Amino acid sequence: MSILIVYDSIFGNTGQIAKAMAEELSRTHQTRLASVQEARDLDLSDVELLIVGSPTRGFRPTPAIQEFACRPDLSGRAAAFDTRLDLETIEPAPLRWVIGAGGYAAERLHRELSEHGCTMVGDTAGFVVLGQEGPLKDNEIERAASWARGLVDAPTMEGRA
Ligand SMILES: Cc1cc2nc3c(=O)[nH]c(=O)nc-3n(C[C@H](O)[C@H](O)[C@H](O)COP(=O)(O)O)c2cc1C
Repeated sequence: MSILIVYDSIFGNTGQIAKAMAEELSRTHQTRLASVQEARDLDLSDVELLIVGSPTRGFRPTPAIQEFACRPDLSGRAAAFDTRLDLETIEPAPLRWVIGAGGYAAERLHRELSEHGCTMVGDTAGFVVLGQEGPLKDNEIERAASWARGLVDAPTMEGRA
């Protein structure tokens, strides 16, 4: 299977997650990793599984990733992930409610990719950072590798009961 992982990252955490996924998947599949800037010029026609990730900023993906998710040449299987703050640690509590209720980048990305020609596989994933600039919470790298591995054989969302 030909896999492409495209990510944006301001402070490097989403990049670390994307790299961990690429390392895991490249053991068994032809896998490319590209920043959203690098992905602009890539031909996507041979991509069989597209994984797209963004930091959550203001409840949504970065503008560059949102632009990528609207490319007219998207098709095939795809999945979305994000990085986000640890809800449990946000103070005061009303702010925690606002951030939780506002939603996350992966959900929006999932919708955009689906509306622009992709067949979505698996569930979205959110990986937690301990502060705005990171670091990643313990075990998020391992969880990312495991989530990515699960996408390879995951049913499409349409095929689920
Ligand atoms: C301007 C700004 C807005 C943010 N908005 C949210 C948000 O709405 N929800 C959330 O969970 N985290 C939010 N965060 C935290 C980011 O998700 C965090 O900085 C990001 O996951 C780090 O990823 P990166 O290192 O790849 O840039 C925000 C951070 C910044 C700087």
